[in-house]
Amino acid sequence: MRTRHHTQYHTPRNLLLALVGEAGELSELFQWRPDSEAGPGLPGWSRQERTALEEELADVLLYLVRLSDVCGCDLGAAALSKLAKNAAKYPAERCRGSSAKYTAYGTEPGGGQRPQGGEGQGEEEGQRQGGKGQGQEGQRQDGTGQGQEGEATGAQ
Ligand SMILES: Nc1ccn([C@H]2C[C@H](O)[C@@H](COP(=O)(O)OP(=O)(O)OP(=O)(O)O)O2)c(=O)n1
Repeated sequence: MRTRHHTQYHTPRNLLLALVGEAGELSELFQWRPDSEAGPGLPGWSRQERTALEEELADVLLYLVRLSDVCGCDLGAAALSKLAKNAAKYPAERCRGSSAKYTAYGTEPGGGQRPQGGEGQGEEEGQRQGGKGQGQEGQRQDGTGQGQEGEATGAQ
């Protein structure tokens, strides 16, 4: 990288855009495929397609690591910290088998200040958020704030 004098272009913004671009290239490998080829193990993918996948995954990883580096983040520490947070937000005994957002369990950071609601209300929320469309929307909305918090932690 240094020998290619590429570091001069490696600003946080450029690296973020490069990362998103490579994530797009990764997505293209899955785009329009039938469901039968989109499951674990990637049934039906050729050797050549698997190699292309590995290359795109590597590109995403390399830009992510580089972005983290130029931002002064300790990505390894941030990932470990996030794993610990995830474990607290998603206690296995409560969320096993469910894809509901953590807000459905009242385990959000800060001691669960958000009211869980009365009997049945929490369940209703969990069902809504665990549902396909609404659950994804919930993840986008809540994930934004949470992601920022995670990054701030990682940068310490
Ligand atoms: N200024 C640059 C240019 C490239 N790379 C590295 C990081 C990626 O791993 C890879 C990306 O190279 P390309 O932009 O050529 O993208 P692809 O490898 O995906 O090629 P293509 O877009 O033809 O599929 O090279 C880099 O660190 N800094």
